Amino acid sequence: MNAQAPIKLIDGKAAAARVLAEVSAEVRQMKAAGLAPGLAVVLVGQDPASQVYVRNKVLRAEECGIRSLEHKLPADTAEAELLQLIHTLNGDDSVNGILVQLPLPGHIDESRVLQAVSPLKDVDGFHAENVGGLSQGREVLTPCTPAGCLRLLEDTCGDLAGKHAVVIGRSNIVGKPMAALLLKAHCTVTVVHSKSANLKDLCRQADIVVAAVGRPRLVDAEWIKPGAVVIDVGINRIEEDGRSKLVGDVDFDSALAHAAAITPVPGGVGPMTIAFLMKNTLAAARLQHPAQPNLAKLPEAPCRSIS
Ligand SMILES: Nc1nc2c(c(=O)[nH]1)N[C@@H](CN(C=O)c1ccc(C(=O)N[C@@H](CCC(=O)O)C(=O)O)cc1)CN2
Repeated sequence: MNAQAPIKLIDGKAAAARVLAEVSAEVRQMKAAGLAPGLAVVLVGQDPASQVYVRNKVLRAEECGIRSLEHKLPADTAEAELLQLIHTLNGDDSVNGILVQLPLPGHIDESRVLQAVSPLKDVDGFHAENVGGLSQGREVLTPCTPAGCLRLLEDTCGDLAGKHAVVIGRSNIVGKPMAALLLKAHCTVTVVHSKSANLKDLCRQADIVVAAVGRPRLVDAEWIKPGAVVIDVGINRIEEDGRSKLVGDVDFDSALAHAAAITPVPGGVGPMTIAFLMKNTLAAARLQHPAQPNLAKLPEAPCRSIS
């Protein structure tokens, strides 16, 4: 990418459709080899956004031919009851992937719940075994949003080696695994966050900016080096001009002035999160059947190792 190239909108919906087509083809091969992959989705409570995400996950799974089992629990579910459900799903051979939708109600210890999911069925890549594995270079299940962002970057830029990537945000779901994946792709990686000094100046040095901080329109043209590629992970609902709208962490209209390519919100990273959940479900099924020769011949899982 250079500063003279026309601005390119990174179409996350189209990219996700391509990933889902890959998944559908792999599911057909898997079924022919005797394995019908299954995904269990657990939702506790009635958070409206979570209900939409869970519904979309189940729909996408069905479209790809993955069996989905939805477990909807009331908001006052005791932690012990949720842990018992996860224990049951861990032991159910027809379930290859387990996803617990976040956030959980406040009375439940999120970390304890995520640790209860078998690392081999952890399609979110949130278990400490997988988190540690990602930073150590072992083949592990990788969080869906960063995996989706990496695919968008590779599709847009090709080889990422040597590029300076700035990740804004240090969450366990996006910022930290994103940094690990960009290191694996041989980028120079800087992670900045709310306590960083000179946030804007650091960001202005980046060839690649990944914004995942949860602050509506924080990043504008002044933060972006001309020719940089911008990935906006933020999904913030705001009231503006008397109506509710979704905006990212990047001020899209302003950043367009400098960016070579940029993801919109909605329609950028979000659809890739769900597409990579489907990829991870197949990767988990393969991990659980290492001795199945027909499955071993299938295309590579999206597990990534770091060197
Ligand atoms: N267990 C998990 N919980 C949560 C995750 C996760 O990866 N695993 N990530 C987010 C929510 N999320 C998936 O669960 C998610 C967020 C947004 C989208 C999406 O497609 N967004 C659309 C806009 C949707 C809208 O209109 O509200 C877009 O950006 O185009 C998909 C998945 C937190 N919890």
